[in-house]
Amino acid sequence: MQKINIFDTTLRDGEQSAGVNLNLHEKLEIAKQLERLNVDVIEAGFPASSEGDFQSVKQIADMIKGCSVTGLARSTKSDIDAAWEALKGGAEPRLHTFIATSPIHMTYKLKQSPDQVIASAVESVKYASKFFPIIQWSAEDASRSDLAFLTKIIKEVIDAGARVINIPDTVGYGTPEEYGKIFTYLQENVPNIDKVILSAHCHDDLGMAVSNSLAAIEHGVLQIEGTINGIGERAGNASLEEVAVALHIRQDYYKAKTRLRLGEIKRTSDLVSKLTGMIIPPNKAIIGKNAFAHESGIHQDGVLKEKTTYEIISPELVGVKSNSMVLGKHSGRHAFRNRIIELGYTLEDEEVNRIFKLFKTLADKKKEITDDDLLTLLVDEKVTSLEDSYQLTAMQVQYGTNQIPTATITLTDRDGKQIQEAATGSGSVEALYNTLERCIGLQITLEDYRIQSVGAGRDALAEVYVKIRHEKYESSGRGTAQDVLEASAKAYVNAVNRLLSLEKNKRLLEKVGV
Ligand SMILES: CC(=O)SCCNC(=O)CCNC(=O)[C@H](O)C(C)(C)COP(=O)(O)OP(=O)(O)OC[C@H]1O[C@@H](n2cnc3c(N)ncnc32)[C@H](O)[C@@H]1OP(=O)(O)O
Ligand SMILES: CC(C)C(=O)C(=O)O
Ligand SMILES: [Mg+2]
Repeated sequence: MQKINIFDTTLRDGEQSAGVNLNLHEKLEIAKQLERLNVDVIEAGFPASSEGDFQSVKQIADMIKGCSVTGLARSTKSDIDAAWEALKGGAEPRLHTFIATSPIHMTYKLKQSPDQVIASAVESVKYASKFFPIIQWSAEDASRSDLAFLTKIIKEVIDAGARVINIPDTVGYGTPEEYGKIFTYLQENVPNIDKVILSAHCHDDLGMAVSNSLAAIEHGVLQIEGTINGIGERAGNASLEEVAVALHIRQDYYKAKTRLRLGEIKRTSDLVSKLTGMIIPPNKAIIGKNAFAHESGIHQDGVLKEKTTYEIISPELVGVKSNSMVLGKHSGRHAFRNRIIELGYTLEDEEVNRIFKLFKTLADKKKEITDDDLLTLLVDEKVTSLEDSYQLTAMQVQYGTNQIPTATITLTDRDGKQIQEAATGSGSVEALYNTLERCIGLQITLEDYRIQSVGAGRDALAEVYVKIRHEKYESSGRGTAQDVLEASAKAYVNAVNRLLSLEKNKRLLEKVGV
């Protein structure tokens, strides 16, 4: 069996998904879960791109010991310096540097000749080798590059010290056969290619990211890059869970395997979905709600007689539990703590007590507390907690068939000052958001609003995601509650707090006076 390395870029390319904006706590929590999943490399961010990215890459590199942590850098000394500062405390500092090699990108974006691009790539790899033990070099837009040029530049960067060569299908243009053949060509034509590991990085613009990645493996690639749930720039990246499970289920065909703990897939996917607000379509392979649901009579009959008639993957393989223990209002701290540990969290005693109280309050209102509910409580209380500028203290909404909906809200700011306002709207949610806008004193546009239930049942928690904008500043937020209006208000306040917590938005804090 050939071992395939998994390079996870959920926190870098995944975070490039439109509307996704993770804070430091959220990135740390995802990184810990990726370590549990046992990926080989975590690309934690792009250190030179912002102070926030620098800090999160640094903290992740300092914290994660079970796998390698890397960060992205352009072909510039300043990007490489920033990456080294962020990564040097890690167990195995690794740089990921890139430059575009396609005629379109070189001419119009970089405005550099092919020779200048080679010189820049070689200089950056040589410079980085002074610091980094492992350097990965990527030819951005490789699949639309001239193969003779690609051969030439790859030979040079390997001579300069690169140890992993990545051939991205940056715009998701390649087809499996075509993309695979690039790797065969490079293996046959780059004289020093045996010194490096070849890597594939595919985007899903034509829906072929996973097929292209698997084709790359058939053509000798030993590292696959992708994201959890396939999130990422535009249509996203290759879904790592799909690649890993395809290799596992079709070992007979691919004769390759990863070291991922497949049983951690569901948990990782849920965490990433919750924190990014990127909802998983029910029919998504491996992790969608319907991935293991058999609906039609003939299929159900077959599965009842023999599961393998219609089930090629067992839900347990990827951590989907059919009848996980349900907690309720009579459960005690031991069962509660146990379940939390099983969900992969370690909490201090003080945190267990705080979240246990919230669990009991919820259990008073809701018959059964499922893993989804617990994960929601944990994420709300442990992961997304910020230096909040505003807390939602009280809210009231009046709605009647022939009445104008009216909301009254009390917010408490950082200094403990209470702000109370009321406003109307054409619906209850609009009334709430008009009122919150008044309380905060910023003109805010609501760009997206989505609601879903956490699990099933009439008493299920409601989970709301919003995307807001004030002038050029944008942010997203998430709120959960049993009442849909309370969840709506919480999501909005969370988005405002996230907007105000970003270093680059300091000016806004002064504007609102908190
Ligand atoms: C395929 C990918 O996913 S690549 C990664 C993409 N990710 C991101 O861009 C997210 C983070 N990016 C950012 O925060 C910003 O773009 C920054 C901080 C990196 C740069 O910001 P700015 O300095 O304002 O530049 P801006 O983004 O407008 O333009 C990019 C510049 O980098 C240059 N550039 C692009 N790729 C490279 C490269 N690999 N090596 C050197 N220069 C490059 C562009 O030609 C352009 O240069 P120019 O200003 O001389 O025209
Ligand atoms: C930075 C590179 C590897 C990238 O994300 C791409 O080309 O898609
Ligand atoms: Mg990419």
